[in-house]
Amino acid sequence: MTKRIAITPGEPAGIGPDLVIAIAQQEWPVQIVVVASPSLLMERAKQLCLPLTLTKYDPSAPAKPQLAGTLTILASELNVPCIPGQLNPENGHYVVETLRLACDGNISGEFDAVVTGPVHKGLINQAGIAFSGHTEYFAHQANCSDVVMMLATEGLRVALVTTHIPLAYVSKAITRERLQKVTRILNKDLIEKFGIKTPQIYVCGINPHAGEDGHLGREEIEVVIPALDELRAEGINLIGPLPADTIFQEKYLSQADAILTMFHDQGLPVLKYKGFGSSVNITLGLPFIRTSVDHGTALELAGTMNADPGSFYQAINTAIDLANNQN
Ligand SMILES: NC(=O)C1=CN([C@@H]2O[C@H](COP(=O)(O)OP(=O)(O)OC[C@H]3O[C@@H](n4cnc5c(N)ncnc54)[C@H](O)[C@@H]3O)[C@@H](O)[C@H]2O)C=CC1
Ligand SMILES: NCC(=O)COP(=O)(O)O
Repeated sequence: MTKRIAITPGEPAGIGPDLVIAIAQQEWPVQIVVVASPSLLMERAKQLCLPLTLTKYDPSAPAKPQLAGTLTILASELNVPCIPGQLNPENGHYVVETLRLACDGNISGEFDAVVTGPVHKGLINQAGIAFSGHTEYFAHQANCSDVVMMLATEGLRVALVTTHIPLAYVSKAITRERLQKVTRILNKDLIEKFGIKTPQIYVCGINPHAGEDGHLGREEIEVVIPALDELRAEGINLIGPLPADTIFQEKYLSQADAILTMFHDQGLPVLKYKGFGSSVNITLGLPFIRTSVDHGTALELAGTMNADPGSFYQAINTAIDLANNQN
């Protein structure tokens, strides 16, 4: 049966709409349902001089592969007209509404996955909606207390114990319970979603030199090592904690199915240095498939034809693979 993938372009003033129009120039083996403002997409396509035909989404019609130059549209209207590159907090509610529609359709089983374009987290907060990221938003909507952010590029998967929180809160947020929940979700999804029989997970320390035996921080001794030992007793294959500054070398990477990092800017700069533009962000532990781009809104590139759609292709292709693997 043909799969149906929901796509949210994200911030209307950013490059999300451009990326959606770029990927619509080819045919797809799945139905692509874009949750967005039709006028936004048509205006941006005109600006980019790219052909685009929108067909209204009909949930009762069987899903059909998407033809080149077309998109299926689940309409959600902007609050105010959008000027590429210019943020307008009045459209914050529009952005979150597109996420809600896509999320609901995934929870109900109407869609087989959701692929998200970049949102501007600050703008959504300016609009009066507390929002730290799609990962946390979808977890909340799906009633999931624990999900895991993992980014992947050729030869490297990086998962995070904590996501969008200030650095000052990181140490307290890494409890034995959180670390164990994240590791179990990562291990389970590497097996079930990625077909790795016995995943080998390499784990970073929190402190420089993984704490240097307690001389540079005690979190490894008090939290990380006991948590990992208990997980090993459950049969999870873990190496570490290793110092984060030396873990990303071929000797370890060639053996690792994923590197578990403790906070956002411990793991993601390395991942993006290796594969910015061709990486995918995957939320593990949700009751549905969600993938995303590895970059942000790049406001200055909106409407210019200079946005690289590489990561967006990667996100859609990964979502299709994961949806097909579910059968
Ligand atoms: N998945 C999401 O929703 C994400 C959203 N963001 C949001 O994006 C906003 C801007 O964040 P920044 O840190 O400036 O990151 P950014 O990724 O938007 O831009 C960083 C640099 O990379 C370039 N760039 C980004 N994507 C590109 C593409 N596809 N093709 C060519 N060049 C590209 C930009 O022009 C800029 O020079 C923030 O509000 C942040 O919250 C950031 C990361 C992920
Ligand atoms: N740096 C990754 C990022 O910010 C993406 O977060 P999310 O919006 O996918 O939760």
